[in-house]
Formats: sequence, structure tokens, C-alpha cells
Amino acid sequence: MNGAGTFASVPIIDVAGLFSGDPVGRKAIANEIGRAAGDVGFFYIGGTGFDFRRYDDLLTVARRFFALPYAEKMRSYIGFSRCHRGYVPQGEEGVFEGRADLKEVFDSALDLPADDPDYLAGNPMLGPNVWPAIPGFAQRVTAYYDAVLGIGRKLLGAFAVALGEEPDRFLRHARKPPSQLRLNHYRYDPAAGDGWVSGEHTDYECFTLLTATGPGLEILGGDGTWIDVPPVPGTFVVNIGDLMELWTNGEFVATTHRVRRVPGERYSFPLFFCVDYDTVIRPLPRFHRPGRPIRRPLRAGEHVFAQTAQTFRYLRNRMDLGDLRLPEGALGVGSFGYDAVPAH
Ligand SMILES: O=C(O)CCC(=O)C(=O)O
Ligand SMILES: [Fe+2]
Repeated sequence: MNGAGTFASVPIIDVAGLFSGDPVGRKAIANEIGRAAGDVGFFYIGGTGFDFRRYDDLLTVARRFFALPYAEKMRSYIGFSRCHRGYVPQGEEGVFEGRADLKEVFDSALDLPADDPDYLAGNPMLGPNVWPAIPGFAQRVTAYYDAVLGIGRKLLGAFAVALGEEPDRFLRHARKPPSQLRLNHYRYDPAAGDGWVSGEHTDYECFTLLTATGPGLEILGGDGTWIDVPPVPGTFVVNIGDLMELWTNGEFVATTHRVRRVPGERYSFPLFFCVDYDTVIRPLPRFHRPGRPIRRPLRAGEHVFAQTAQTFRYLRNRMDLGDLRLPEGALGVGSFGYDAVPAH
């Protein structure tokens, strides 16, 4: 935790130059991205060239899926998958204080064949997706995933440049990463009062690229106040996750965030950009600074899985039964992010 100061707003960065051939322009944008990643841990990116019809298409099939009867959705239940794919009913996932989030989710990730060697070897995050029987669902989820992953690769290169590293410093570890795309559905409940529908947390991976249908996302400022991060048309919200915070020894910060209840139904689509499962993440030597303890290394996929296992009911049950153990040296939830005390 770098004890970052206060920030009043979340910057919007036009990243079009990252996709052009001009190295000077690319460096300037990378530096802007690096500043936002260090000061706030959250920023918007525009100018990505992303065709937002892919977002509309994804939203259409997400609506269709979540409108199915519960029993039908449960045919894709995540607990049936051996690599954490499928439907997450409300009550399945909870981050803090034992209270479950008030949302339902569909989880997908890199879609590997059933004979993938890591899957066959029992890797808990790598393997095939689960697809519900909705026409176009698999195609639209995949089209969105591939396009946004491509933008993520550009960003990962820009982070390296901003940090003074070789452009492929992180990218060379992103060959077969278990990056997840989540479809979050927050149902509208007129009887419910104020409060949050997704508890405060940091994201576990390198960084997240998010689209959403409306406001509700809030991030924790260094002074303990919550700041609104509503969607801005034509942009993605980007936020730093635990692994990038670790790699930079706290130079980039995995900012704590949560989702507030809003008067209406809400969908959001975070893509959590990860690196390869077995990548050992240890703080880069340039961030070994006086007064900043050097954090312990973690394996990328093991960290993501350990956090997941502590927050999903079906995995906690397996641990209770002794069928599953947390990886050696796994951290508890909430081990990253600002040290600020939240003002509730
Ligand atoms: O719904 C949102 O805007 C954010 C969701 C989120 O933070 C998450 O899924 O990790
Ligand atoms: Fe999140």
C-alpha cells in the first residue's frame, strides 16, 4: 500500500495513439496511463477503436440468459465446472462479513479445448467455457472477449513502458492467461433500501476493463470517501488489480471499490486481465524503495484461485470437506489496496 493521497476525479484518457505507429505519442499516452494507475488506480480509456455494437450484442444475450427460469440457469451452475465457468446464483459469492453480494453472474474465460493439458492436469482455472443453449450467446461472449482482450494487451504494453520496462516485460507472460469475463446482473428490488449490492473489494488480476449499463460503481479515495465512477459512453473503466500492485510493489494501486444499490436493474461486464497461471509475480527491482517493504512473491493463477476459493460457496464447501486446500502461502481477501479506513 503506497499511502496514496486524495484524488477528486477519475481521469479520462484518449488512448488512440497507442494503436498508431508514432512512438513519441505512444510514450506520452503510456506516461499518462502510468500516472493515473499510480495516483488513482482507476481511469477511463477512450479512442480504443472498439466497436460498441459488440457491447450491445453482449447485453442482449446477457438479458436473455438472466431472464431464464432459475432451474434453467442452474443447468450451467459454476459448481459443475472443473475450471470455474458458468452461472453464479445470488448468494454464491460474498467478499466480506459473510454477506453475499446481491447479484447473479455468468463467468467465462479463455475457452480452451477439453483436451487442454492444463485442464486435464486439474488446473482449477484453465479449461473450456460452459455455454447455455441461447442462440448467439457463445459467439457474442467470445467476440466481446477477444476484442477487449486485444485492448488489454495494448494496455499491458503501455504499463510496461510507463514503468520504464521493456514493452513486452509483462506481455511475455500472457500466452494462455486465465483472464475472466464476468457478466454481472444486479436485479432491481424496489423493496430494498439503500446499501451496497457488491461488497468492497480489490480485483485480483493485473487490471480490469469494465463496461456497465449505468452508475453504481464507487471507488475508495485515499481519504476514506467513496467516489462515483459512472459509465462514460464510448469508454471502458480500467482499474488496477492485486497482481499489478504486487509487481510494482505498490507504485500502481489496486483501488478498493464496491457497487451501490441503484433504482433500476443494472448489468456490468468486467474483463479481468490476468497473466499465465504459473507466472511468479515478484516486485520489480526498480520498486524496491526505502520505507516500502518488499512484498512476498505470488503465483498469478494461484492468487486468483485462492481469492476465489475464499469467496465462493461451492469452493468453500470443498475446503470444508477437505477436498480442496488453499495454495501454499495464499493471502486472505482484502490484502491489497489503500490502507484507508472506509467511511460508511
Ligand atoms: O458492477 C460494477 O460496476 C463493478 C463490478 C466489480 O467490481 C467486479 O465484478 O469485480
Ligand atoms: Fe471489482
